[in-house]
Amino acid sequence: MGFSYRDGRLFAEELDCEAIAQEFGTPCYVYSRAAMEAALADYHDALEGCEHLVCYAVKANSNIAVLDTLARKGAGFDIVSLGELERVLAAGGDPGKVVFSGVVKRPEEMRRALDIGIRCFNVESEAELDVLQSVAAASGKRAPVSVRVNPDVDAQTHPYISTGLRENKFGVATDVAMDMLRRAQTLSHIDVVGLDCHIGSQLVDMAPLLDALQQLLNMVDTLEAEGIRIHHLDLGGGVGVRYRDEEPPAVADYIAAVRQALGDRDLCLVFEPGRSIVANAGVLLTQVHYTKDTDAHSFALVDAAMNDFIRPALYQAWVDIQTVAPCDAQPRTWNIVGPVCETGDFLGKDRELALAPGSVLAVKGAGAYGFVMSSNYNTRPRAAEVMIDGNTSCLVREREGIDDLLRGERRMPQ
Ligand SMILES: Cc1ncc(COP(=O)(O)O)c(C=O)c1O
Ligand SMILES: N[C@@H](CCCC[NH3+])C(=O)O
Repeated sequence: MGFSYRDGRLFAEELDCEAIAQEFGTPCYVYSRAAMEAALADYHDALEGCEHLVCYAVKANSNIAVLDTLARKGAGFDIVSLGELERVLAAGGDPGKVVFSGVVKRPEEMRRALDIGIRCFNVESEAELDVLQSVAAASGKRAPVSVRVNPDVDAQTHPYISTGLRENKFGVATDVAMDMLRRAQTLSHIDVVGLDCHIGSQLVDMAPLLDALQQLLNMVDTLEAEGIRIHHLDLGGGVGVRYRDEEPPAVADYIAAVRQALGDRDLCLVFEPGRSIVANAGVLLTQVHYTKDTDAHSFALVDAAMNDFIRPALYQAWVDIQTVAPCDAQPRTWNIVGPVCETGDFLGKDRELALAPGSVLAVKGAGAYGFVMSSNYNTRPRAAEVMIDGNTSCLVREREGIDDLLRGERRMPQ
């Protein structure tokens, strides 16, 4: 849903992507509103009849139009910074549906989150719990708390985005979490409400997720026996997506397995999906400016670079790249590279494509961890973002200009 080919031309919902590129310029991120709504609905549908909250992980794509789209469909939000919190509020999100993750929450971030009344702080260390208690006491508020458990399971994903192993910085070991919860129960300005874990992103195997869940359920049962009632279980991010030939579990299957494991326990289920909501609801459009043949490779030199989309350079991630319209040229094998002065600046290697200077390419699966990870490296302006709804397009973030690039800098006075 969202992006489809008609007679060899790529459409974003009802609009032709080549025309979108002409209107808004390249590089340009294009999002399908219907595709992200449908992906969120997969979670809501699978959770029907069970108390739940789907907190979209803002870090995956934090454009206000994206947050607004999801908030209107009942999403809550998983945030990791004050900036993300302010984005949620600017987008009209409900603070009562916000969970706050992250290993370094600063006191001022806690204070603001307490003031507006977020749903829960996912506390990741004993030291953080103590700071939260004192910030809450000073504000005359009680902080709702969940402890993030590090279950030491191998999520079988890229090591940079695996978060539930003992050696990772995230959460606390199960025994530490138990002690923290017992202590939290005695603190004057803390309310224990949940347990959470997030073992990593782009998960294509359900087994580690269910392994972690079982550990959480064992903890819930032990705590219950001690008179400490856990109200919600937050299982962190969502399932992985298909970029090439991966076979991630369907959302419905994953949630059915979770519900089965839950049995008749009276727990609210919270999920924090990011990638599976927005990855395939977005593409990055880029234009070929030049082609160049060397002894080793044929290069298609495009106007998007690692500063616009860093996943290939950072994780050696493979993403599909296609032309948005037929081209008369003979298909050849191309390395698709950008203008940044690094050999690591590539979007894709060894791609069989019929293209020529002027061709517009679509980098697929770019809706998640795309624009949000972009930078101004090489003093390049960040790309425009466009949201499509049926046959309507809306520029939801302007392309940066030279003023944006120089903002806040100054020369020393002598
Ligand atoms: C705490 C937390 N929750 C949720 C997510 C979203 O994960 P995903 O995009 O894989 O659904 C992340 C990112 O991995 C995360 O760090
Ligand atoms: N940025 C990563 C995902 C990070 C998940 C954050 N916990 C990616 O593009 O795959």
